[in-house]
Amino acid sequence: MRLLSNPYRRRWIGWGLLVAAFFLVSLHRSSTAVLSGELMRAFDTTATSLGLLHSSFFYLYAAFQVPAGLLTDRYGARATAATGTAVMSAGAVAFGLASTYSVAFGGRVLVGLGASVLFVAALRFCANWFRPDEFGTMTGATFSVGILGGLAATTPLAVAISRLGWRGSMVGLGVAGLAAAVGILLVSHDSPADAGLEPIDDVPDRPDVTDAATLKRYVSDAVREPETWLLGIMLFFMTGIGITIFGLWGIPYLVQTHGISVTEASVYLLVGNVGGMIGPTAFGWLSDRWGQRTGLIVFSTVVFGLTWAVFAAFGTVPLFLVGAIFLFSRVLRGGVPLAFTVIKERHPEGASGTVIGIVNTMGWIGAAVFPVVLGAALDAYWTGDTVNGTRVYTELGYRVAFAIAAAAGLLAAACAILLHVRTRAERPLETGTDLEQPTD
Ligand SMILES: C[C@H](NC(=O)[C@@H](N)CCCCN)C(=O)O
Repeated sequence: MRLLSNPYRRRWIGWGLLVAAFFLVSLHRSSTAVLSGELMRAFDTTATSLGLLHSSFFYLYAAFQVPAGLLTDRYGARATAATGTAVMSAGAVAFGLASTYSVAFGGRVLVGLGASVLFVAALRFCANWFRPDEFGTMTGATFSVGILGGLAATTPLAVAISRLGWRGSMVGLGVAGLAAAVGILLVSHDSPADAGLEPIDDVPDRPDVTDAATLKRYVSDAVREPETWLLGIMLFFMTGIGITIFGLWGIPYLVQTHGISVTEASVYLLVGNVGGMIGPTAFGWLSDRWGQRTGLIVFSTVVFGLTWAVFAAFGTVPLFLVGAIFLFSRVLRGGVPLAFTVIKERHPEGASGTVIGIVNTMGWIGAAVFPVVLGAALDAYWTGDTVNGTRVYTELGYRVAFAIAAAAGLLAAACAILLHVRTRAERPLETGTDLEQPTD
């Protein structure tokens, strides 16, 4: 019981439940790769209908980031996250029990809708329970849990499917999610005061919820600020390219240019994802210690652009280097999630969810756009070769795709540098505790 009545311990339990739900979001989001064979058999789907089942999640997720932010600021992180987790989990149960493609599709739509609120709600919770100079660390740690969820959608999910079947696994995830929703409702209160607890030292008193008229003003303030667009455009390139290479074209590139198996290729992506888990938390922590946000973002975008420039320049990079580059570049890219910290700190606390949702939308639009752009580049250099009906792309095609990724990194770096210059001019940061803007 003392665990729940001590605000310093309670905040970790509240955050733990929210990120457990966010872990499930990431797992569901990436699950179709492992489920694809089972789904084709169960519903006799074509590649197009399977693709629709997969991509609908991303479109819904992107489209609902702004409503998710508004709901979180208007009704609080607890109510929004508990409802979202319950909807996501009910969708997973419906998906697992579906007897037709339409029911499965409906279930997946619910999963995407419910999932869309959790990242924003988890960060809104952190804004009310953690000090401003802890928020960078919490942003990074929340992001890292997202990567872990993506990892769980690979071998662990495949093992679960082999033991429980795909339907049993989906229903199991749904039941786990429903339990998390109940936990969030009971424990993840909007603020220490909302939970009836003493305030936490140096955590300014926050508004738990914001009225609709004030929120409207916050939205118009945010969209009129150039910094919102700089952060959003940067995330458009970074999230878009990252998801496209690590979620789609990375494996075919390694298989087709190095002649290795899919299983072997997936190890290199796994190594990259381990880096992706370490980087955001480490950079968030450093950022809080050094009182530095935008400089670290610049560093990460430059590393990102250079990484893809190496692949564009050399095409077939030796495998040991591929592993090392994937690992280190993902660690060093860990400054990018600080974009959410920066946007939160530029606006009143009552707008945290809304402004985080606005910039996150642009990141996920990138995730919808870049698979098509890089796919078109590969198709343009395709020479007609196929193996077992699958197109085999040329090394030149991959180099052009990586050159596009490098150019995207360059543009992201330009946004980050501009942001850095503008923010330094308006407000130099001296200490880690001097990061807060006045609250509403
Ligand atoms: C912005 C946030 N993204 C993350 O937290 C990433 N860690 C997820 C990466 C997913 C890759 N499978 C979000 O999910 O909104």
